[in-house]
Amino acid sequence: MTSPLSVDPETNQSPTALLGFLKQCREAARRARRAQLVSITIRVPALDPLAVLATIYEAGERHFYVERPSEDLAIAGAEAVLEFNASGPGRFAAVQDFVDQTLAAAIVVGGQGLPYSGPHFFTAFSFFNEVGPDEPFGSASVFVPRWQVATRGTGAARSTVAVANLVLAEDSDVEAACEKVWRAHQRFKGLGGSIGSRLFPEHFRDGPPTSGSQENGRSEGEGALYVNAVRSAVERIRAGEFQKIVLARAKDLRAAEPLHPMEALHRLRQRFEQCYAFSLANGAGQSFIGASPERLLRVHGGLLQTEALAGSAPRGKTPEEDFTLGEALLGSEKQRHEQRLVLDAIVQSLSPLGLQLEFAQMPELRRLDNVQHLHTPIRAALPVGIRALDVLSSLHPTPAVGGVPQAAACAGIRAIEDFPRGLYAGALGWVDGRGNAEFFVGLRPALIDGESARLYAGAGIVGASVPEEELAETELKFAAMEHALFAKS
Ligand SMILES: C=C(O[C@H]1C=CC=C(C(=O)O)[C@@H]1O)C(=O)O
Repeated sequence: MTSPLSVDPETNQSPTALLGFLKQCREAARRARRAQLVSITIRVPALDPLAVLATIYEAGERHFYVERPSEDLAIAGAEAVLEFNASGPGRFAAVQDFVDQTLAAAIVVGGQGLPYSGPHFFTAFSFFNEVGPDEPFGSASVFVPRWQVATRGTGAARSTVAVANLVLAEDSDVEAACEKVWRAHQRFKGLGGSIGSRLFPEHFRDGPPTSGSQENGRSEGEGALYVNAVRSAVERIRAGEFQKIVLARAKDLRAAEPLHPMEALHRLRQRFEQCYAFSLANGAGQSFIGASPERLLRVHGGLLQTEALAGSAPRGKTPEEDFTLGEALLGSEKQRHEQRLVLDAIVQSLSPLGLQLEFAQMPELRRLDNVQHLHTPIRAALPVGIRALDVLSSLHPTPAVGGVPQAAACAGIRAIEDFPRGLYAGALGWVDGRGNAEFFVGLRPALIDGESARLYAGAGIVGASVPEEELAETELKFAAMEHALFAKS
């Protein structure tokens, strides 16, 4: 899919060169008798992708953003030039087909060897294979953005790339397309000295109150209902219906004025450096944002990384208390069982793909600002012919968000939870044109719609679970997003 054309946007930066290149692309579309995705990457001065997104943010515009500060990576893109939706059990394969077909008719230039160059397919899979007709996000959606900006690394090793994508058909007006792309690239290059490169103003750091929050009706007595649900799940586990089930809660909040997801994301990325701060906007006014601790998979250069993350404890207020809580988590039979079920299920689901998984027998602690988890990193070389979406399709949903056995637990979730999960505990991320991919689990999120926010939090339930402790765990998880949205101390 790399361009056979000679234009290098790094060295050939003039409107005339660009126009000549786009004319060649249109010729290619005529020869192939099908539209071509044209993707042009250039290196630009340092930018902050979230600041770029915030600069141009409009609630009704489609976008995707993900950032993991501890790994110095961030990517954002907006407006769809191509999109595709699928549903049902074949949704992963259908998305892969869409990616393959798009890349078979793609002309990709610039940014050779740079991280995040070329088109990225921003993708989201809901928790269940199907979603209801009125839900804001489908069960599988993928889009190629009109523009994309990404950074990797820090200091002198930091690189920022901007990508412009467009679709050229046999009869496209290349002059108009050229003007648009040229303007967009000039804008990104010029953003270096202005808002796009600047970190957010300091006053967001500690967050003055933006507006009050108020719980909507459905939350009334909802905590008590959750305790009952956990109690009955424990009974069903003891009766042998399943071994583990992850039960979630939804909490509806309302602000006095429209919520600003970008500010909340800025707070989340500052507080949860090890998490994936993320936002997916559907282009119809709703966005799904959060700071997720859980990587579902990363594929880079043929190497797969995934992890088993489960079991939770609060952080201590003093070093001694924190240490004691961490040791108790590592030593707890109940928590170890909860996490081991996740590890075993990952091993079981990936073995048929021929992967030789490498992992330690003992879990580690993953310490976040508000909670700590048990965590086992897993690595494997991907066999030839196995791609990221094949792995994703085998992995999702892991028992960190579903349960064991998967089918019985998922049926239990449908029967017990009284709200649609949508993208909560789903898989969000991207694949690129070189087979690289990164997906995280849609955890600790909020669905934002104007003044309204629906927060989601869940906990893994096993036979030894104590319902009141699971309730406390979900409260702790909710509090982080509530603070990010409403800046309550
Ligand atoms: C299902 C959630 O977290 C999962 C990930 C880590 C720890 C978990 C736990 O301890 O229950 C959950 O399995 C959630 O935050 O909604």
